[in-house]
Amino acid sequence: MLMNIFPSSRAHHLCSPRNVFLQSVRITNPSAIPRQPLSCSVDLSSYSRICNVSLLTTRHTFNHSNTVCTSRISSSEFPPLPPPPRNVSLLSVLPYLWDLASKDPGLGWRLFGAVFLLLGGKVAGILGPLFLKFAMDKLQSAPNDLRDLSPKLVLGALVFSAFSKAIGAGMNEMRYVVFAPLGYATGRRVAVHLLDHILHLDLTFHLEKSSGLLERIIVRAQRAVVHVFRAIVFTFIPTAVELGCVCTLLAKQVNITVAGVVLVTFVAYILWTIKITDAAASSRKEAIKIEGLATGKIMDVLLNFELVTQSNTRKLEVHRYHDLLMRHQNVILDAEHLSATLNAGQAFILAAGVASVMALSGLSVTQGSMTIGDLVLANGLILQISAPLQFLGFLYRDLRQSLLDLDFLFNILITRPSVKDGHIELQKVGPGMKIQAENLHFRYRSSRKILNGVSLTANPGESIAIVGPSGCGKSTIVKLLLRFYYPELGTLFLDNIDLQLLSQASLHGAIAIVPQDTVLFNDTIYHNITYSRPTACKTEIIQAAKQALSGGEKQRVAIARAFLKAPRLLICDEATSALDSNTEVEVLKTLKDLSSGRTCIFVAHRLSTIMHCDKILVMDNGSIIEEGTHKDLLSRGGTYANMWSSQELKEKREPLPK
Ligand SMILES: Nc1ncnc2c1ncn2[C@@H]1O[C@H](COP(=O)(O)OP(=O)(O)OP(=O)(O)O)[C@@H](O)[C@H]1O
Repeated sequence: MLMNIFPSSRAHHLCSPRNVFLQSVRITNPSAIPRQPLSCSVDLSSYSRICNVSLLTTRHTFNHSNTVCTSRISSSEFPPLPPPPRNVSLLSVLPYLWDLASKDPGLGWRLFGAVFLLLGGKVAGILGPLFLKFAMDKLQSAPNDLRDLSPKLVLGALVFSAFSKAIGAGMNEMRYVVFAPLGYATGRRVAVHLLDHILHLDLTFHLEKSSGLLERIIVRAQRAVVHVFRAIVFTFIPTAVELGCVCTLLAKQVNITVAGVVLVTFVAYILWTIKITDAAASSRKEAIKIEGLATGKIMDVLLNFELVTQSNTRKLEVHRYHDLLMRHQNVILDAEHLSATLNAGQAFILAAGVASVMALSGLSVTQGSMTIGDLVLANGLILQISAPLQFLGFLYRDLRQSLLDLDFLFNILITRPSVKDGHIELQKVGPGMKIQAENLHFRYRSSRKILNGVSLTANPGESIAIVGPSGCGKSTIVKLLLRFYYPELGTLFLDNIDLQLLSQASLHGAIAIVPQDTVLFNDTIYHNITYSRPTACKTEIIQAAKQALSGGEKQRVAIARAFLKAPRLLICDEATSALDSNTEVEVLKTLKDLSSGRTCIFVAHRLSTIMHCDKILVMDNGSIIEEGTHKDLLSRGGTYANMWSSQELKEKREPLPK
């Protein structure tokens, strides 16, 4: 059964028994699911995205340094990556990749096997024309001196020459087979370490980088490793060596002019390829950019179908999409023209080279300074070496992109989280947590102070509420508590331990959050609930769901997650502010059950939802200006009392749960 659990009114149709629907109800309304955090967010990091109202726009600067990647999953299964090189020049990247692949446990030998097969294939390729020359020379000289002719030798040479291409091709294919598992394993290792590293970076990093960008970096880094091997280790270097061998052979066996012509031909071929490929690169880059815009346009229009229909902008949207496709067509055609120019030019250069070599050789044969065998050798070698060059343009383009992808990879691998992990384990289970904040000062950017000397205490099992106008710093206190940032000044203590000394895993394991907008994965409700404790058994999950899922809003999933986690500290950040009054009353009842025996922090605008808290802190402009119970604060007649009376007037408040 597939059901859409949003909006809330539809949620009541979720039928019992709950354990049936839990596992089958899939989140099917993509617009209801926040787009950014889907890929790899976890409970707290998802929360962090939700709480953030503005994004940092400053660019993160990376410092290259020779530090080893601090991935935490390093083990015999995932051996650590070598230290990233200082830059992405070929001289730096090659030793890195060699180190990476050759040290792969169990598969490193494949690199040496592949190189051996590659060399074997090249040698077989060069030997073919040499044997043919030998046979030709023997045959040419036979009529003059029949006693010299050995049929077995000539036949053997001809047969080997015929098979040498096949032997070379066979070794080449074997090389792919031998290298492929290592290539994939190395790419996988890089991707796994990279994802793990990214997941351990701090919130500031994640706010600066879009999830889409990070996803592309991971996927492309995985491919780049294989591509660089394919381009450099298996094509460029062997071809350069082969070209050197061929020219030397021609200079020695045939004559130096022919060798020179071959060299000039291939240098011209390579220069032409690089020049035109570079020229086409900007068109292809532009095409990829427009492709992204066109895809984004389709997604936007489909996801916002209702708005598009209501606004009667269907025609406009279709025209906008068409304009993008038109732009795409124009730039892609430019790239195609350049590609055709490249291919035609390559064929012309090669043909001119072969023709020159043949003409020179033919002339030399007629003049008696070269044998027919020499001519056959020159022809065979030029054809032998031109084969890998056919892919040069494609591989060069690939290589450029791969080096760029590796640059992104290295820059991320050397990025260190600005918030350091502590070593003391916070008790995960047990009674409510004690929280003390002393004189907290904080700013996101240097210009504006967000917290200005905040001090608060919540004793184990107490519920405190933080209220105040938008932007006064309520959620920022929560973010400091979760260690997403360091305070500029002041200290936070949990269970009398300085927060900076606590391990983040234990800290996050002891806290559950019910935010205003719960992040849901595109999966069943059952799996969405297990997210707070993936090791929970089915009975526990169903029990948590029963405790939480009577209404059906997204908050219910967050509450079920919290029940399952059984946290020592519960944080409700505007948990009910988006709900209608009836549902709010229902959700508040469940939250009351959930908060029993735990320390709770409620961040809220609607005072009616927090009036029963043990302590209410009223904030303004980064400071706590009033503190007390609801009754105390009303009797004081200050800011809280004013807020209360204006909300009472505005909302015509409904009765609250006792
Ligand atoms: N990551 C960030 N980078 C820069 N500024 C930020 C960031 N997150 C929040 N701010 C700013 O800090 C100020 C306090 O934000 P905070 O979220 O703590 O306010 P709040 O009191 O919880 O507001 P609201 O009730 O609207 O959620 C706001 O002006 C906000 O724009």
